[in-house]
Amino acid sequence: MKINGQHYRTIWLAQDGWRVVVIDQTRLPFRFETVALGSSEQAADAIRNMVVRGAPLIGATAAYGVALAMRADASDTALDAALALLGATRPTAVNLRWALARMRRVVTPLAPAARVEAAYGEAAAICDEDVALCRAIGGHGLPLVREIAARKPAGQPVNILTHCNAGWIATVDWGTALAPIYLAHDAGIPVHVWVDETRPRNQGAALTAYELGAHGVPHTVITDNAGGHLMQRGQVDLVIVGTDRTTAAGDVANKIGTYLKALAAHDNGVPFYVALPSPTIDWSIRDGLRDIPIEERAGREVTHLAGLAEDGEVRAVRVVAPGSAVANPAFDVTPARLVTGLITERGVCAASSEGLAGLFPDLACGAAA
Ligand SMILES: CSC[C@H]1O[C@H](OP(=O)(O)O)[C@H](O)[C@@H]1O
Repeated sequence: MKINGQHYRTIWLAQDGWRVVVIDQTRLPFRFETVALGSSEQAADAIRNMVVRGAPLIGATAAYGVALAMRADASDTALDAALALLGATRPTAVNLRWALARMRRVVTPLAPAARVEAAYGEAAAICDEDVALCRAIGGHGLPLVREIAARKPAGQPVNILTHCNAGWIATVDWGTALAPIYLAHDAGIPVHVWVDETRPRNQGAALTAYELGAHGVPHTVITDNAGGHLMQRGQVDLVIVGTDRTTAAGDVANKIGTYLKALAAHDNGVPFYVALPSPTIDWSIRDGLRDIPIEERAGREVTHLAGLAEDGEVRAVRVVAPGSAVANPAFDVTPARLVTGLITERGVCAASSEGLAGLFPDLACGAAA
């Protein structure tokens, strides 16, 4: 999407044709800085430290991490080491495992001399495909917004709540949850987005607000605890969130707090949709609560908050009483029964085995029974 009128993807090749440039998302929204990754180790660090984040972008970065590894050493040993290093960075987003498995399938059969070009080509293909998948998600989600707009008084915006950041910054471009919102806005449908700040990393306040603002989409940042209150008062017409892993039966892992929004939406009759590209579906599992690994991140993310100080510097300050224990589960699981529907690149379906198999018979064939 565009920043100050200039189009960007979130990941691209440097002028030298081999380093991989990413936007440092830990610096947004106050600084727009890029980082050129020159090794699989640097790619792994970028994923682990959330310089890049968002399930599809994690997968894309890992794919290029394999290409960087092959450029340094195209041996089987180096390939296995890179796959292990990158695979160990973050446990929840299944796109990471999906991208690495795809890179392994493409690279392993090749002679070392052919591996670098093939790896870079496959990583580029993963990125191009993600752009197309997310644009298609936008197209399939747009009618949902249009239908609600048609039922509202002329000029009244469709009020959409979203959690965390599932925008173009979380993908290669377009985003997942925000893609229908961008298309609705661009089509002239009045929309307004309630942006959950999304503690502790504040991806909503820092990233979703940043990208919606850059695109001119009206939005209001709210505390994570305000969403239910707004739904009770009829101020939310629709909830659209992203996901890091959705099971073959439609259980949804997403940023911590998503489950609470789904409960509030269910209690208030607010449609709750999850937007996802098919690489975010884990066909090997059905029970999300039992089988999706939930990342536990460092306690410092809870005890400290980064922001722009009065002197213009970005600093972290402690917000928790010294000596208090903290816990930091980074995701939770929303059971399929609380999900109104899944917005995918092939259409909208029920959050169920039948719904997903109906859209993806080619992928569901090996799904967990
Ligand atoms: C389109 S995937 C976005 C998904 O990823 C985020 O997690 P994180 O920022 O930790 O990578 C969040 O769960 C978003 O919904």
